[in-house]
Amino acid sequence: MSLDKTYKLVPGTTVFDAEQSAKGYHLNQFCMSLMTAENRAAYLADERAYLDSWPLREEQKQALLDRDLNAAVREGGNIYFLAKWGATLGFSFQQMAGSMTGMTEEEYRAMMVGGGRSVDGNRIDHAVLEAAHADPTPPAEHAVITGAVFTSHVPAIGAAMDHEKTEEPYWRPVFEGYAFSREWERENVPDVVFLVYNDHASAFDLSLIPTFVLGTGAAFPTADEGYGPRPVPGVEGDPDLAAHIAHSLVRDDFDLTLANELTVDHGLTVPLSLMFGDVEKWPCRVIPFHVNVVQYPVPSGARCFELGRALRRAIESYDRPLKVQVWGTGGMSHQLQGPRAGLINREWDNAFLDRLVEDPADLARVPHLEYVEEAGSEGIELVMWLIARGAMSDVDGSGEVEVKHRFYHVPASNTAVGHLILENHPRAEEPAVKE
Ligand SMILES: O=C(O)c1ccc(O)c(O)c1
Repeated sequence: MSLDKTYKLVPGTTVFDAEQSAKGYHLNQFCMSLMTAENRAAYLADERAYLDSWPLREEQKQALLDRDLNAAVREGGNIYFLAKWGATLGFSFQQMAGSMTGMTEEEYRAMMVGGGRSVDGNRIDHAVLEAAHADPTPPAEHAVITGAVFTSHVPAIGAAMDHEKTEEPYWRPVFEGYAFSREWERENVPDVVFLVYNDHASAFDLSLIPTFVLGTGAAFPTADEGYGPRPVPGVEGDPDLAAHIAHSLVRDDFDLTLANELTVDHGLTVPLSLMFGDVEKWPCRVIPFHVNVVQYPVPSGARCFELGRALRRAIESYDRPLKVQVWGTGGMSHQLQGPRAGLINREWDNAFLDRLVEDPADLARVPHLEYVEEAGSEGIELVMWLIARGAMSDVDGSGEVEVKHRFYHVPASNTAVGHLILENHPRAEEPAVKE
């Protein structure tokens, strides 16, 4: 067992983590369906038929038909979701909890009235815990970050590709700036891209404004942004690596929102099109990572940079030999609103690129106000580049980065296009470890 999952040693207890959540996804969603009177009536009319209409494993259906909550929990059920099922059948929380203990309802109730179950005799076997700490076997192999890609994600670039305008004089210089990048990607195909972007009021409206969202699902359909979904391949996720990253980042105090279902807009699909071209299928899995830069307060550059550092520890502690690229997207200078719309600041943008390469820790100290004043209201997207930069091994002195490509062009629609590829060359074979 990995040392950070020692909660598995607590006897008689199943901690509901990402692993359990993935196992019980449909079971728990089935439970949620019982939150309407109509669905409860349908369930009670024919339990088997209702269960058969859900993509559940037979073990999950049988657990419910047998009223075996231990089996349901083992199968990934979470008690707060199962409570909806219990309420449908008329069970209280006390009846449900008691049913898992091997006691009769009366015995369990009496135990609770008598002060509840004692923790004595119900603790972890500390000899096993100490043995786990004494021998923290490092994984024989681990994922590596091979590089970082930084690029603007202007929707008009996607439209130019989708409508075959890339050879037009307006667009040709933009796409020429990515010719090297496509070749580089062909020679350095990653297994997974961890793609930092912002959703633009597509998946998230004002009913939910999470700061950081990690896509933990298996697939991410293309969003319809008002002109129909872009005709690009769907995005395949990596739920297992994403769950590992979630676990590691939350343990490093980055309180994420996890999305098992998420549509992805131009912020994510345009960088994929730019880097991989017009393809039938993206050549790798993609883990989307959304950062709120739409409604203030938005995270600082410093917070994004620290998140990138934690992301490297997360990726490099994953025990599979995957090649992972981290992409930071959005920017460069642009302002899409108000009398100052059309603002472009070549000097500031190019200084940003210089500092991103040479001294990212110093660049991370730049306050929001400077981004907005110098790079325009939407130029704030550039804080996301600091996540990808923070994930490079030179940041903590354990490796070096090599600039493979740099490109800058004005304009693409209202925006300055900036692009950088950094290869990551960690010195040691050892993965980054927690400080
Ligand atoms: O320049 C533009 O047209 C434009 C529009 C929307 C965006 O999200 C963006 O980054 C640029």
